[in-house]
Amino acid sequence: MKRYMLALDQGTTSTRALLVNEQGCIDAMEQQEIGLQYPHPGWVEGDAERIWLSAVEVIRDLLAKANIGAESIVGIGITNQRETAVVWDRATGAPVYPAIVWQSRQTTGICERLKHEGHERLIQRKTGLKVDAYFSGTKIAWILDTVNGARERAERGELLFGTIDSWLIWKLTGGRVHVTDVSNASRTLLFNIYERQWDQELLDILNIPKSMLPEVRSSSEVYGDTDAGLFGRAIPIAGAAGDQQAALFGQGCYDPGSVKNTYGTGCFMLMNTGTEAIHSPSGLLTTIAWEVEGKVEYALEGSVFVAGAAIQWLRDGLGFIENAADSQRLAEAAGSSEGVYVVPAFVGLGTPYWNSDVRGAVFGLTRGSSKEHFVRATLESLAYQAKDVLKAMERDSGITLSELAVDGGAVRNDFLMQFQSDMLGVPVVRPVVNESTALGAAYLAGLAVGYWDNREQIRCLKQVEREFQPRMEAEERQRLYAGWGRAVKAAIAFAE
Ligand SMILES: Nc1ncnc2c1ncn2[C@@H]1O[C@H](COP(=O)(O)OP(=O)(O)O)[C@@H](O)[C@H]1O
Ligand SMILES: O=P(O)(O)OC[C@H](O)CO
Repeated sequence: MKRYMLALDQGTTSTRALLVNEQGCIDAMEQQEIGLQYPHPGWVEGDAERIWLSAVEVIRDLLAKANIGAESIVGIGITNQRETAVVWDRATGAPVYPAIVWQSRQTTGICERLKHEGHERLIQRKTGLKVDAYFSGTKIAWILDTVNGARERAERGELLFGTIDSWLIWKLTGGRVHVTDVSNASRTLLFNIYERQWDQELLDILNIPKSMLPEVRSSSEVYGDTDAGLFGRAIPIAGAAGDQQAALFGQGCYDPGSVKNTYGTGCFMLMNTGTEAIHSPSGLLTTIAWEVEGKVEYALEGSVFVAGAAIQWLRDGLGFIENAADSQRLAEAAGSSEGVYVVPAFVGLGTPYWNSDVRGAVFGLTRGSSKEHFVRATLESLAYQAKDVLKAMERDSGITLSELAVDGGAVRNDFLMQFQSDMLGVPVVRPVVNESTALGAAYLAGLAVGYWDNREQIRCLKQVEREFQPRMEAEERQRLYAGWGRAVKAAIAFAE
């Protein structure tokens, strides 16, 4: 009987289950799209129950598709959209409010208060994060403040909080196990990344009862078994990590200085900094990469809130393309963006600007500007945002990038990858298996159950599909990038 690791990848726009074999190849995959709600400008919410049901359904569908039973699964590795906050009733399992998605801005007011009260430096020093609505802490506080009776129920120990990993593990184990891993905990604004524990001072500042929080565990260990009724037989849940950290692991970025960039809903560039947590003066985040075999390793991260989401907007909001893949054809047909810049700051800007107030903007339109120019400029904005992040990363780490490992849904776009290489002036390396996030989750869980022996063995599994070499003249690169700089500056000025 062939035996697999199962990766469960719960992303912002979809839930996927994948069968990963010993060679690090994906033998089968099932996916379900997840809808989001935008109840007010800048707010982004999801249905936590729907997320849970999608997870069960994709696993069941995957087993059926591969015509195997749960006994063929050695273990499950979970990876997830990070920061998204779910608060639920410990007794009934019912969420008290929709999942507040990482992109959502409804807690900007709480963040302003924290800054006004002078907590910014303390929070940054302990958590490595910025005071921004992006992270879970203010989302939990907002739910407790907003939902009728929630604070009293939380104080009585009746409510639990979890990021999506924690929510899914709790549901998969039939409510028996309430845990999260260090990489997810490090995105909450409540976790001291140096002492590796929930921080009482931060909990007091945000007025969040500690009893709501999950136990923090390593990224690679058996947390518990799935409820036997779910898949016909109990399966060990053997690893968990936030999706960006999992992608770093899946790309084999184990050496300090190695970098990957994931182009999904947002765009997240992480550099492994080994056992050293590097503080960033340039607006990067210091975060926990993972804890494996008793060792915690750190990463520097640049977070871009809107990347592939801008392509979805071209499709669903503007109707300029029928599907995401179309964007490549239109961008190539345009030949150049002809001076058009799209700044997709729909929910503010993350690294390195950290500005919640700025909103999307378009510059440089002429009577001759067409849909093709618009689409091309939107794709180019992903590459410009990645360059903003990389510049900050090179400054803070003192390391000059020699190549960029990429993954995520939007890297299928050859135009984008070529433009990215042109903009950075380094090769962009696309792996054969683009699902680095899922691979990372499978590898973390697989190490815990002995499916793989060590990281060296895993690193050897990676294969390159294509390298994009820079072709653009330096002068042209500088001219285009300078235009982007002016566009962002003007968008920020408009919001002031
Ligand atoms: N060919 C393409 N060109 C540009 N963007 C694409 C392409 N294919 C997918 N995308 C974008 O990639 C995103 C999906 O990537 P994925 O890694 O699945 O995201 P997530 O994990 O955030 O849900 C979507 O936002 C979609 O618009
Ligand atoms: O859903 P993704 O892949 O865009 O990832 C979301 C991030 O984890 C948010 O921090």
